[in-house]
Amino acid sequence: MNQAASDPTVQPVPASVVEQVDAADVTLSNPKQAVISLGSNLGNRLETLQGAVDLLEDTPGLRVKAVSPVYETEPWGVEPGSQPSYFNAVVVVRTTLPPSSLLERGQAIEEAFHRVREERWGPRTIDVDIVSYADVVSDDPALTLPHPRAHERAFVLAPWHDVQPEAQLPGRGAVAELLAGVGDGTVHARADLELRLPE
Ligand SMILES: Nc1ncnc2c1ncn2[C@@H]1O[C@H](COP(=O)(O)OP(=O)(O)OP(=O)(O)O)[C@@H](O)[C@H]1O
Ligand SMILES: Nc1nc2c(c(=O)[nH]1)N=C(CO)CN2
Repeated sequence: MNQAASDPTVQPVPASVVEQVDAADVTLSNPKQAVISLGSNLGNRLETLQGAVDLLEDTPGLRVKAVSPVYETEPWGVEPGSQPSYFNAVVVVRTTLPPSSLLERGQAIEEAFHRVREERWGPRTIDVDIVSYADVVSDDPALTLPHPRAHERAFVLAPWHDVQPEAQLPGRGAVAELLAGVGDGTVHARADLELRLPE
């Protein structure tokens, strides 16, 4: 029975609040897939990437489902030879965190590795980018989804393709086709190195 109808002192819950609570319930009970790109070109690059994978797995409401091979990649977006090469990898997770909380967690992980922001695309101990979050498309500058440059980055597409050959980048198309478009000449798999999927 409708309580408000029987008890005039109980105010009805506004529809907008009901909508918000319902949306939160759906998020909590319905984990979403997110794809995260990790990159490092300063310090012990492999150890840092592994540390980031471990911190992701330690995140409440997040499970790491797949960790890609490690790629050594030419720095993208800067003068050739001006920076050390990167190690890159992609991690596929399932999470009940909303996109904004996932971004915050990524930024906290960057801070844990003392990432310093100096110049655009400058060298860094660790970069944690949200490549995609379910099929969400958003042009919010604080969190653009999918990542606005993912479709043109072999260092994202190649490792992602390894773990999910059928993957689609929302609004951009098949990862396999995007990778074929950009080519894989600037990235090479380091078969001698491996990131562990946390136990
Ligand atoms: N999908 C996304 N993933 C991570 N950060 C994002 C995303 N979309 C927007 N941002 C915003 O971009 C800002 C700058 O991020 P960051 O310093 O990591 O850029 P960058 O790694 O140097 O360059 P790029 O964005 O080209 O990878 C962040 O503070 C964040 O708010
Ligand atoms: N190879 C490579 N190049 C980059 C990378 C990266 O992770 N790998 N990250 C950047 C800023 O996100 C800029 N350039």
